[in-house]
Amino acid sequence: MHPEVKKIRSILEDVSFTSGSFKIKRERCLLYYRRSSEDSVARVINLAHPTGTELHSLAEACIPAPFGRNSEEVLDDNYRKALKLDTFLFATTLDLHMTEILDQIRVDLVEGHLSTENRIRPELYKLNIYGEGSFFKPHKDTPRSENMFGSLVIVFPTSHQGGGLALRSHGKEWIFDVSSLLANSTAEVPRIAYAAFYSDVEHEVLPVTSGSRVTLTYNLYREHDTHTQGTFIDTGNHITTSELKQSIAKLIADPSFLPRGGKLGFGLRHQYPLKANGGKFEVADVLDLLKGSDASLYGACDSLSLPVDVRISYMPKGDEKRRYLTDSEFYHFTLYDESLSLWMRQEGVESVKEQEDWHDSRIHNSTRIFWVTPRTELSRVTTPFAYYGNEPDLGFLYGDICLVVDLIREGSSGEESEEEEVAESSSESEGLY
Ligand SMILES: O=C(O)CCC(=O)C(=O)O
Ligand SMILES: [Fe+2]
Repeated sequence: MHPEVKKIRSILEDVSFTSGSFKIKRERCLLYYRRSSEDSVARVINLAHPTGTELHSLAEACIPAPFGRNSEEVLDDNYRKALKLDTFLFATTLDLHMTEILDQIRVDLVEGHLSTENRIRPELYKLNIYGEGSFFKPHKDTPRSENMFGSLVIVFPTSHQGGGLALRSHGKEWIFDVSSLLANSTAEVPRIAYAAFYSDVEHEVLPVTSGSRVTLTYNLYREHDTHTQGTFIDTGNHITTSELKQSIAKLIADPSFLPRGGKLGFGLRHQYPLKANGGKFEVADVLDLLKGSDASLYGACDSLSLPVDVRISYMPKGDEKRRYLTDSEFYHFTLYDESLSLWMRQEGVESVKEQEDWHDSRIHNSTRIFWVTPRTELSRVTTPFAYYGNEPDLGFLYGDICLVVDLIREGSSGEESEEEEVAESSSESEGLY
């Protein structure tokens, strides 16, 4: 593998969550709550150092917490055993905007180069109590709109054991071990812990073995700032962007890399809640939603003035050997011909030359693509198309959103010799997928 490709891949092995703990003033841990909307008197509890009786009466105001299964709210204590209080029943003196949490999230999770055009809006979602024996089995949080990018959990220092939060993404696992992070919290100098993660990260609350784990959860939205001018702020991720920029620049400056030119493909590493299955969307809108390493990658290409296209790489069902790169205009389509390939050719859809494609005389418009980072199914879209074979049927195309950069080499005719194709395409580990 080309050393710069190796480097780019390792830079993009990114973290999908951020966590920490910090000291907080006691008066910022107050919670006012009532038992029902008819209640006209609120109680108060200080979550920095509550007594058992106070916690018990807070728990009495709560009800069992459901979870989402498909589009339904379900109560099932084999899957989630916890209590909840809805936001209309409580108020907290904790003001997130006065803590370092949102800044940390901006640095770690939001953007490669953070422009002030984007703001994070935390929306308080629930108060939860995980008492002894409580847990929440692995799940992903439901994105509530296209600009929701993640979730935030705040854990108060109420004494408890167990209740770690396990986060899993890209085959790795992290444990956010709250009870040890909060071990040195005292009534005089309380601490709170937090973890924020992307919506596509699977997570699980491990069983609480004693005590009560009290949390506030927030949905995190990215909002457009219409007030300030877009200047760039330096963040930790900026380092990633500049390292990537250097590696990509070296890669394309190396004449032995794709000597006849072609396309550089970058698979995305995060999910984006596009209205993909049925709704209309412009694929290019993804650019406004990019997060973490995907944003760094785009930022690096953009700062090298490389034209970046957002494309969908399709692998037609039952036609696995062939792949097509399409742009956003292609999204709504109906297929009236018996042959998908023929239709694609007529529409001028670009086919990517991979594996056996070059033997297929039906495909005229082929291009070689080098996957610098492999395609992933994380940003998969499913497109139905009307298919007329022996009988009318509905077919599906499965496509993965990716970023594509044209690499034009001087003196390249655009035609590759067959030998070269065979050599390149037989080496999957080299990045040609
Ligand atoms: O309490 C936690 O650490 C996570 C809770 C959670 O996953 C949820 O409320 O969806
Ligand atoms: Fe969750």
